Amino acid sequence: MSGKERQLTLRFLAEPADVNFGGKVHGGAVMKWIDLAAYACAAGWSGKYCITAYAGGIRFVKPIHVGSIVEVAAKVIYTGRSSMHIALDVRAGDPKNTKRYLTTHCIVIMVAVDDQGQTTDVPEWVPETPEDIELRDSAIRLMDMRKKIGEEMEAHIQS
Ligand SMILES: CC(=O)SCCNC(=O)CCNC(=O)[C@H](O)C(C)(C)COP(=O)(O)OP(=O)(O)OC[C@H]1O[C@@H](n2cnc3c(N)ncnc32)[C@H](O)[C@@H]1OP(=O)(O)O
Repeated sequence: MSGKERQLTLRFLAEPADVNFGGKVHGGAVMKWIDLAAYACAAGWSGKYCITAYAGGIRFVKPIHVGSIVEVAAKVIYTGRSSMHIALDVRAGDPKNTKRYLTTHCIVIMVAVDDQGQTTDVPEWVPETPEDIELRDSAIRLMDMRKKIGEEMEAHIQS
């Protein structure tokens, strides 16, 4: 059966090409990894091709050093008709031991599209544990807050 895999973790090493002049991983590289993990998670849940509609709440907590093992964990925390809200945590650490620290956290909203590029339905994710119910409720609260931010951002958009 395709789809319905709620979470996944990408694991790889931070390479020299990912690093800025200060010896730490570029924020843009971290954002690319987040987008890749969000896509893989959304495709795994929906069994469909997905596109990024929104990325927000990104917080760079700690830097990542070259040679670190990086783990990008992604999980579905809310589903709408065609959208999947994905919570992502990036952790890193020395590959010679199992200790990892949180480097980045954010929420990405992916939307499933059909072969014509039209948005299409995704399977509903129903939270069961108290922790998952809280994550779902938080995703709903964030949707309301985003509407207000969107209205405020209108002043900064020139078409
Ligand atoms: C592979 C890639 O990652 S592509 C690279 C980056 N991404 C892109 O280029 C995407 C560009 N954007 C788009 O194509 C369009 O804005 C789309 C397809 C994401 C949404 O198009 P819309 O006309 O708004 O579609 P529609 O009104 O059907 O909304 C679809 C869903 O997206 C959600 N959505 C749309 N825009 C946003 C947004 N800015 N923030 C959060 N959610 C959004 C809607 O709430 C809706 O969710 P639901 O179906 O679960 O209720």
